Amino acid sequence: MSTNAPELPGLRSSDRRHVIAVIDGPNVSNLARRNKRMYGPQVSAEGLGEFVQEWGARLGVEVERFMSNHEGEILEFIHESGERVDGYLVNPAGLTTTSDMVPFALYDTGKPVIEVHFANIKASASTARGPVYGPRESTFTPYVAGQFMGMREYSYAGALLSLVLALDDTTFLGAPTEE
Ligand SMILES: O=C1C[C@@](O)(C(=O)O)C[C@@H](O)[C@@H]1O
Repeated sequence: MSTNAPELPGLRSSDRRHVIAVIDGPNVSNLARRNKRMYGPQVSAEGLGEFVQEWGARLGVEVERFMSNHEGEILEFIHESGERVDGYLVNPAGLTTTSDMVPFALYDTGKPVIEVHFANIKASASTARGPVYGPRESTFTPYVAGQFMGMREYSYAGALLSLVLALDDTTFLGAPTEE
């Protein structure tokens, strides 16, 4: 997958190579050992990284994946990437209900952010796609452009596709920024 050409011809309205950062928070590094119903039987942190890179290549965009178990490192990545990145996907994972700093840092970049979860974090533990520990209230949701959840790793694919199409759209997220 070394070509710059989108592998899904006809899908996009632009050939701009947007730079999309994909941030995975605490515990995603341990994905292979987490609950199989929530995360899927074969998923791993490395496999997830390859999956998002492949989708980036198919769509003709750059995917920069950043994974950390440390909130401060995630903050520093956001601070240093804000100017070169066109948009973010974030799975806050272990920071979903506790972080103020990370959603604020993402907000401060002024770039569109899509929140992503494997599980449907609003569903009860007894439902198929709900978190095993019950519904969660995300501190990220009020600050993001959109959210994809409940579709395991396909939440990332849906979020990436939708962000790229929206950035291509000059009447929407791709509108020229005012000086
Ligand atoms: O670590 C995670 C993973 C998660 O963000 C998900 O991807 O479904 C859901 C969170 O509630 C949880 O703490």
